[in-house]
Amino acid sequence: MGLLIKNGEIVTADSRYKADIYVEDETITRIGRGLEAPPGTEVIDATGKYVFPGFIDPHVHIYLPFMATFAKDTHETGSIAALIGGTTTYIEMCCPNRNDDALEGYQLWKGKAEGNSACDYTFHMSVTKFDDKTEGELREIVQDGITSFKIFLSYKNFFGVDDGEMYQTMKLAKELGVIVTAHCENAELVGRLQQSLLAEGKTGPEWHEPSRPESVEAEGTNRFATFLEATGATGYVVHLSCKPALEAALSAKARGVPIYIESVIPHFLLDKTYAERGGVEAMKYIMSPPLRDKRNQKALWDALAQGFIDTVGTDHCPFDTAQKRLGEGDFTKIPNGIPAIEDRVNLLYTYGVSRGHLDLHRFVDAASTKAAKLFGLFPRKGTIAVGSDADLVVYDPSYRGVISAKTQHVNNDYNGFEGFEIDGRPSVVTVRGKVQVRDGKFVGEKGRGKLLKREPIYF
Ligand SMILES: NC(=O)NCCC(=O)O
Ligand SMILES: [Zn+2]
Ligand SMILES: [Zn+2]
Repeated sequence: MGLLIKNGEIVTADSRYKADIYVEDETITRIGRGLEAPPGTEVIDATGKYVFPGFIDPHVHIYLPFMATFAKDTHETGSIAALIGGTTTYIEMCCPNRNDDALEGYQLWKGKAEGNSACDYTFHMSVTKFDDKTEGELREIVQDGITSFKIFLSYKNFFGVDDGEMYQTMKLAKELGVIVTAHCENAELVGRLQQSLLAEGKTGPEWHEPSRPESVEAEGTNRFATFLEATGATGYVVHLSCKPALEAALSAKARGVPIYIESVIPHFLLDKTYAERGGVEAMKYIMSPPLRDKRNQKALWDALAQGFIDTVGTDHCPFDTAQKRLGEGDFTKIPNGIPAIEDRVNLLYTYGVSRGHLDLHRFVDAASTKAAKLFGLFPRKGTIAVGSDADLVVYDPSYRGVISAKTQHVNNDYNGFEGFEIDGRPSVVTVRGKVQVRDGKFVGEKGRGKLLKREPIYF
């Protein structure tokens, strides 16, 4: 049975017009005015609504063993939350521990997601060590359609790589047409600063930010860019949080280094005072890089509006309040991360487009199209065109609501954006032609999501 979305205003990264969209099976087959459909076609009236391409979250954690515990979502809960918020594809960080085998790790993550995700997905493959065996396994993983790597310059004892391993990872990535994504903080400095703060009796969550100052992130970003320059690899800085790191990335870009920038929704809307509230209320807001001084938010919004920040992700990483309490009396033990997969699109639309910081097309680009282009999914994903997957978000800009943990679908007992107003939400969300969400409710097929195999890109 076909699907016809009528009378909506189609908005992509570079176009805006009123037209109907006809979908056969999983694919958009016609776009035009006054389309007729055969009997039996499911018709959705999108009058007064936008129709966006399905949104892509380029940075999430679903299965994540980390800091003596596990992130709370399953692929079922995380993907349903994603879909309710308009995200139809997510890219999960596959993060085996430094001591674990890359291929076993990949198979473990793949097995966890398979048959359980309600939306489509792929992985960034973390390279947590580099030796001959790992290199062979990485080649196999790339053959399987995973064409982006992830490296951590921080988290020394979990996932972190040293400079030699970063260099080798980039050389391999360059050869294979793989983009290298990176968490950029100087691990040595973070470790030293943490130890000296603890030695001074500074143990509360408010000391997390001072243990990872802006300069430490700027150094990591600059070093990452310098290694890209030396190896010729293409890179993508994840969750960039502050002006000095932005300047480091943009100055590399200005001298021709192929480097792209992601920032995540918490850093646009929350500042470090949230992590200074004391006790578990503060622990909820511990993530890395940390929430920053408010003045950085303007720098991020400006850079996003101008296209210097390429994408907006979430770094979705739900730990509940009991898990956050693992760091009582020692801020270095608070599991890092905050959930946002459900709220990213509505928050970016509300505080970007609706409240005047962001053009509608840049919004679509940053929340969908650019990630599709950078990670080998375009034009299958990230746009509305004949031949593209029918991942569509019929978006109601007249909806008004308030975010609350009481109504969320993410598997967590708090929401870091509790009380934030929302000026719009998806009223219908489809994944490859199937309606998965209607008016904030999941109405679809739980295991519909597919692993997206990607081709290498030689940038
Ligand atoms: N960001 C964060 O605090 N937690 C998740 C792991 C990471 O992406 O760094
Ligand atoms: Zn990170
Ligand atoms: Zn992350």
